[in-house]
Amino acid sequence: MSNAAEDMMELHWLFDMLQHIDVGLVVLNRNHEIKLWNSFMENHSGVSSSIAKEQSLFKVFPQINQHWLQNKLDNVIALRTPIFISWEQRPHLFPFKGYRPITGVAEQMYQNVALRPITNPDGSVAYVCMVVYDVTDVATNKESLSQANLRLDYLSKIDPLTELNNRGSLDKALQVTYDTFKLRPNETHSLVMADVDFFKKVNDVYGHTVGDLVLKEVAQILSSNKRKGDFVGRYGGEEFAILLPHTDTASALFFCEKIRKKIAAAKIAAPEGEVSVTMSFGISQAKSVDKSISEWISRSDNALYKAKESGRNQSVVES
Ligand SMILES: Nc1nc2c(ncn2[C@@H]2O[C@H](COP(=O)(O)OP(=O)(O)OP(=O)(O)O)[C@@H](O)[C@H]2O)c(=O)[nH]1
Repeated sequence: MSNAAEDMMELHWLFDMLQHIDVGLVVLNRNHEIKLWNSFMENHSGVSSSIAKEQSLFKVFPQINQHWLQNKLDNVIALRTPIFISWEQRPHLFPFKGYRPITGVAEQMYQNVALRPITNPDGSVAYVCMVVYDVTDVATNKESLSQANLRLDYLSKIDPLTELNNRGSLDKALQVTYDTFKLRPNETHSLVMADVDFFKKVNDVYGHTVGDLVLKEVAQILSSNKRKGDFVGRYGGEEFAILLPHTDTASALFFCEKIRKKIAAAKIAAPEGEVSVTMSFGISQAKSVDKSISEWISRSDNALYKAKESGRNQSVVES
């Protein structure tokens, strides 16, 4: 075979491979008319090469933001440098279906697209080659990983039974408020420790499942009555903590009494019938003399103890 014939054969092979490679290849001229449309593009768009050729890309795909892409194509030709469009910047350029035979999770194909100038032998550039990569697997894996991380982050902060903030989140919120108070000691912040009265009896009489139901209902009343900026958490067992930033003890008392009455009035539906409980509240304000957060917590705990000692179902402020 002559050299020329061998070259022709090689060219034929190369063209055949590019036609069937699992990457989209499109060549556009300066007027954005399609000059090459490989079988990847045919298969995913449903538009055959004979129909696509010589048509404006924007006519074949009116969904593409013409102003945005035209600008990029013109820059590739004018500056003779490639431009990359990542799926993170724009999930797809061509509206192709995401074909996932096993997982079937993606509705649309995620794409990375490279726009490359095609240089003529004389050095001029009159065409742009678009290379379209299907990155649906990478993108969906990354997205589900970040969803999972968000979920893990949520679970690490939340008490699973009541869905209130857990002890760890509560400690962090307390620390933030306490640090702010140390910087600005004239501000007033209140901390409430609240505890369900005779909760052991609820468990003993109705069982732990009903006990759990009661805790959930109490948590719901606490969280649905808080204001934006207040922080409600499960401190442990049947004890809850409510942090009320920028609130003095008089306002905190008003807030606790409102919730206390709502809890006492609530009829919690259980398989054995309706269950009612009461709750006691201990309130104290952050003080400059406090050497640590524990001293503040202790004062609220003391107030709670007094509320229990004085007959329960009441709110007490620690002076
Ligand atoms: N169902 C259920 N019970 C819990 C949970 N956490 C703690 N408890 C129970 O809560 C009860 C708390 O009882 P005590 O500390 O004696 O207090 P009390 O019966 O509420 O009495 P006073 O606080 O003095 O009014 C115990 O029986 C614990 O087992 C929980 O997540 N679910």
